[in-house]
Amino acid sequence: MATHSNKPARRILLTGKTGQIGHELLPFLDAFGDVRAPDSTELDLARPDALRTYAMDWRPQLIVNAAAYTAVDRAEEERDRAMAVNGTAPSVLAACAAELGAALVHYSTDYVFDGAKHGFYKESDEPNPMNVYGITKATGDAAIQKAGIPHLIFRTSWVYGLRGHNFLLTLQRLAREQDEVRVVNDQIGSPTWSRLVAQTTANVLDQTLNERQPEDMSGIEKASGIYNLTCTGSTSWYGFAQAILESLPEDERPRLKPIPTSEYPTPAPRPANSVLAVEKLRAQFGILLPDWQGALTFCLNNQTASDPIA
Ligand SMILES: NC(=O)C1=CN([C@@H]2O[C@H](COP(=O)(O)OP(=O)(O)OC[C@H]3O[C@@H](n4cnc5c(N)ncnc54)[C@H](OP(=O)(O)O)[C@@H]3O)[C@@H](O)[C@H]2O)C=CC1
Ligand SMILES: Cc1cn([C@H]2C[C@H](O)[C@@H](COP(=O)(O)OP(=O)(O)O[C@H]3O[C@@H](C)C(=O)[C@@H](O)[C@H]3O)O2)c(=O)[nH]c1=O
Ligand SMILES: [Mg+2]
Repeated sequence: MATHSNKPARRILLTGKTGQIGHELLPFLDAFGDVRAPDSTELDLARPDALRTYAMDWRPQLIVNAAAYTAVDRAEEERDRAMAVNGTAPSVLAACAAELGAALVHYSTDYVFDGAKHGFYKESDEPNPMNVYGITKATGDAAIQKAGIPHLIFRTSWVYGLRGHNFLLTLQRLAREQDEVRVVNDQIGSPTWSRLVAQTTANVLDQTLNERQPEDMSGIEKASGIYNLTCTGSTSWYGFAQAILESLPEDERPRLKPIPTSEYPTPAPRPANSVLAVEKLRAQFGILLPDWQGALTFCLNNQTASDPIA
């Protein structure tokens, strides 16, 4: 039986499909066209030539780069690899987009900031990263911004979900392994559920892409720039841990102890305050994400006994 698809004839390249955000993006992007989503074994973003060849062969009209080197502490010793994936690969993708007339969707991080600001960071605030991960991410952002291509850079923070490496799954594991968990209470940010990042990306694409003309990227061209994209409200990692542990049955909760950063030394320093202002996303696209507690509850309601354990 012949089936008819309403799918637009738009070619899309998605990187990072096994990651927290990429995994959530895949079903949404499917509605916007034909998605090719190579994993890291099929396409290593640390190899610029292979990346270029792959992109120029598929000739996407839309590139969504959800891949990144996200191991914040390991990046301190693996600077070259982190820079290849987070700094160079986005510039290669931007150059391909320029040649193809394609648009590029990319993700940035609160860790591009030094955390010294009192109050919310805006999209117009200058990055001043304090660790290698942040330096490499700021490099990628800058390369895309100066490429002169239609682009959307969604800057998010403290991303968690039910798969991959994230603070939610780490805390759930520590709760099973330890009687006491110590967590820093002097780094403030906004925990953000990966699915909301994907859903918001799709919402913005829906508002900017041309339904009838797959190659028309003028909507993204007009809207080009950085958009902060986080849940609203803020907390410390300790506050986030508290909310995570409260969702466990009482007899499965470890003791939770607030500590200063000085008592939890890590190879990479992290910003003390990285709360992002989300007014621009609301003003431009009418999108406001839920507060972080509400989003966490939604996410945990999706968790069943069959979910992978961190
Ligand atoms: N996690 C967070 O808290 C935050 C993330 N972000 C940004 O959001 C984006 C998505 O992050 P998130 O989903 O958490 O990332 P994850 O760490 O969950 O996933 C990263 C993805 O990138 C892929 N990848 C890594 N290295 C390579 C490579 N050399 N070649 C090809 N693919 C590679 C991984 O594949 P594989 O597993 O096979 O290596 C994986 O699919 C990134 O830009 C990140 O900087 C921004 C703020 C917060
Ligand atoms: C697991 C754990 C962490 N911590 C501290 C260490 C650190 O200062 C802070 C956060 O620790 P993590 O290593 O889990 O999170 P981290 O890797 O720093 O998370 C970051 O990832 C990158 C990719 C981003 O872009 C950021 O937005 C942010 O989400 O909490 C504790 O105090 N106690 C603990 O038990
Ligand atoms: Mg980490």
